[in-house]
Amino acid sequence: MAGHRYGREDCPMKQAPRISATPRIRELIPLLWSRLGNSRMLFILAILLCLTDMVIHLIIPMMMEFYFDFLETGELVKVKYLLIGFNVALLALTVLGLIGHYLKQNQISILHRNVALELADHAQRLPLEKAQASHSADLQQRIYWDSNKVTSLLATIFNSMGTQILMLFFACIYMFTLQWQVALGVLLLMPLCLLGSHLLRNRLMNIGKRVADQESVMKQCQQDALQSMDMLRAFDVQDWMSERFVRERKKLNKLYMRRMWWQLLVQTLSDTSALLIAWGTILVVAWLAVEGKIHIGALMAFFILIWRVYGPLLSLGKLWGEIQESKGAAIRIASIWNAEKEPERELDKESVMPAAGAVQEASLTWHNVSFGYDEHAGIQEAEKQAAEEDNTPSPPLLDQFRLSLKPASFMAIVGSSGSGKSTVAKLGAGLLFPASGTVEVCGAATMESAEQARQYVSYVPQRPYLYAGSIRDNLLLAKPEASEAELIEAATIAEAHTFIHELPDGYHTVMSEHGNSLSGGQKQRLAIARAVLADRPVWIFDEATSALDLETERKVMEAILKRAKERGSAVLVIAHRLTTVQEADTIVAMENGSIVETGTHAELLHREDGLYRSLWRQMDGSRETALHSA
Ligand SMILES: Nc1ncnc2c1ncn2[C@@H]1O[C@H](COP(=O)(O)OP(=O)(O)OP(=O)(O)O)[C@@H](O)[C@H]1O
Repeated sequence: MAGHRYGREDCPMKQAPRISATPRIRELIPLLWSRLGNSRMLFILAILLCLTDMVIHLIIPMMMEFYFDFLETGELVKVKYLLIGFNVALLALTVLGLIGHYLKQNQISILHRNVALELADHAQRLPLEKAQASHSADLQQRIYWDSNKVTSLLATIFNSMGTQILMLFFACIYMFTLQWQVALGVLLLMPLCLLGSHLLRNRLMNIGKRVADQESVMKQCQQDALQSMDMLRAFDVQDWMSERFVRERKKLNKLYMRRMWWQLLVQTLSDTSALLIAWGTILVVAWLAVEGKIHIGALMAFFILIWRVYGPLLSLGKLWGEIQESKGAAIRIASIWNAEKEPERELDKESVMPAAGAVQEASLTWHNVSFGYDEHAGIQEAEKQAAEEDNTPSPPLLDQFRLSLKPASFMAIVGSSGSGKSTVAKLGAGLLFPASGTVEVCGAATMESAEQARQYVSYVPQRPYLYAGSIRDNLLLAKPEASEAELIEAATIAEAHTFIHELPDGYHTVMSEHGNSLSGGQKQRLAIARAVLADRPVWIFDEATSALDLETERKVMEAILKRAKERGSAVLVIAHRLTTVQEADTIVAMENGSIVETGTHAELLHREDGLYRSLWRQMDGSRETALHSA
């Protein structure tokens, strides 16, 4: 986890893993069982009803034994009753079996929903840098598809394998009643059928994991291609993307083929052993019948029973192999399940006071904060790193960083690209967490409860996200109970009201995915309006007006500062365009993760060889050049 590589040992984000990194069946079953919740009894009922399949298969040899014995002794009335009883029982068992399969499928769907929801929730609570370093398509694959494979284990083990094992058990008992020596022979040879899949279990698990990994890569390709259509066309590189797709697909096909070979090998081993046992038994009982050691009914029952043994033996070999493959998917979901979550504490909603006016000290402080990004933060990367046991710590970006945003003040952070400004802002917004030191928002430490600290901050990032839906819904996200007047006021402060009003459906205009139907500046203004509506005591704007023209930016900043002053809010602005921040009470200039200068615009401009002065000159110079060339 980022930052924690060189940080505190007692970090509240650390938590015991829920399952081992390579989960065993005996860990997975209780875990899945507990996720069935109230459906457990119904699941048991479903499994019991599904056993009717087995009962049907077992009563056939019984019926045959009686049928031939009655025929031999000429008891035709008994034959008639036997046939009627058998057909009625068959019909009833079939209906019960259908109900059982329906119920079982239903409970497995509920289980999958529960597990996928839990994983999705866990993924949402991953520390930001971990979540952002993981490809969303990969997370989706783990949350939805891999969890599906894992949850189906419960049905495979309890229903499919359980039925086959019981069928074997009863068939063997029945055989024992007919001829115990033959039955014992069959029983002793049975493990041979599982030997192949047992010996190859690690290979099957690894290939299952590699197939799931590569399927995830394919989905990532698909998603990248769909989300970057404009870039692909602009650079005329659709072929490059297609080639990438074909390349990855070929790798996937190779893995599918490899998996098929291992499956075939396992299948062939269990088929051959089962066949040898079946034919061996048939030959032995036929010889016993010729010798007169068993009667005709027993012979017929044996002939049918042996296929009741052969079928389950075949299935068990195959199912055991499938289970090993599902364990590969379990490794992938364990990576999410076991990942550290960001700090959280139950919020006492009554005591939280997010509104700016209600907070005494709208302040933000970074106390001796150290922080560094982890190169292996992503779920996939972390998996690879764990496999390679590479624990080289990443160097910290911020070291003993100290800064304080005073109540009701306006502070700006400037500096060259990559100097750490956004990182400082994200730490302040409770989105990233220090490895050592603390960040306090209005007195609440982010490490102790991120959710609580975030209640005090309105954060507008460089690239705001707009959800599919209406403009109104997107704004109300920040304050669902806001009145129409509040909504319009916030949009007016952000200089968004006029353009929203001019749209055909005004505030009800439905945006396309990611708000692609709007300009960059319009999206930024909506994000600012959302933050204004949230009305929190601390406002952080990270390059939030970079896409606006100078005049609009000036108006927005003026309105925001006026509003902040009225509400006593503290404002932190990060900007490359220095005109945005020249009115700030304090300007902080950063370089390589450290503060190199602090002062007002006038003070910093007077510093010879100062960073701010040099940045201002660069900006002014380019403006002058532009004016001259115009
Ligand atoms: N999620 C991340 N994972 C790994 N490294 C990151 C991540 N985000 C930022 N960095 C690295 O941290 C350093 C500081 O990044 P940051 O975004 O804080 O800089 P910045 O000053 O805001 O830059 P800019 O002005 O270009 O937005 C950069 O070297 C960047 O590559």
